[in-house]
Amino acid sequence: MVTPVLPLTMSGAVVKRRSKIVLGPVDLTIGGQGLTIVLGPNGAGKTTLLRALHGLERLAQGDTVWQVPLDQARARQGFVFQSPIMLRRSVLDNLTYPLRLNGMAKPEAAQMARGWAARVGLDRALEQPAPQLSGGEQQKLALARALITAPEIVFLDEPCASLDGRATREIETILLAAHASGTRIVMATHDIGQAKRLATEVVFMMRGAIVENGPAAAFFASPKTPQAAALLRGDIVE
Ligand SMILES: Nc1ncnc2c1ncn2[C@@H]1O[C@H](COP(=O)(O)OP(=O)(O)OP(=O)(O)O)[C@@H](O)[C@H]1O
Repeated sequence: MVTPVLPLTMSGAVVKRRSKIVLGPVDLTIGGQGLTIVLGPNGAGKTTLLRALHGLERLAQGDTVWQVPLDQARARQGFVFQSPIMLRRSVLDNLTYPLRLNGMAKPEAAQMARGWAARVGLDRALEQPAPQLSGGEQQKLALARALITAPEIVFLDEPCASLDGRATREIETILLAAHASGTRIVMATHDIGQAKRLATEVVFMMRGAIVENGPAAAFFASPKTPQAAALLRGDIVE
């Protein structure tokens, strides 16, 4: 049996920018199951935390430990950025690219890409250049491309930030299906409604630190910090 990549354990992690600490020290364990929503005001460090967990940040202190060697852990996780990043090629090519990188034969990759395009409602846009898609379509493509390799964990940085209700609902449906099929999800959002719809766990951040971390039901029912309580009331939290 293949060893799972999770749990992921981050210990004493610090990220600095121009010698200023923007994250940490953070201790966080991402267990094998669940959908974690990262909440917090602008500049709290949500993006930096996701990037650090995914291995995109150089840590000034501390470390992140996966259950498998780092190169394997890298290959078995995905990341969806707030602004989708696409190849300047067709929708089909964007979807087959990660599969081809993993060594899948072209016809098999194309078949899988068609299946995923249908799941995200892009089956009629397969030959269209990806940069011509609308924002919502690009984000759905980015999500499909991150999920097509069946990663064990996916990090998402406010994937619905500039999308309307319909596109947001479509993305949430895809995420819930991925979660139901066993993909671990860690996602930053500003949208409390979205957090309530999706989260099984919540990480609440302020000024580069995790100030609350635990089951979503307990966080929403009785937040421990006044800042989290204010956020849930709809007040402005700075
Ligand atoms: N390239 C950079 N150079 C200097 N400081 C940065 C840089 N990127 C981020 N920061 C700082 O790091 C801190 C954390 O930023 P981060 O983007 O992680 O927050 P966030 O919670 O994701 O915010 P938002 O909700 O606005 O996306 C902020 O104080 C920000 O100003």
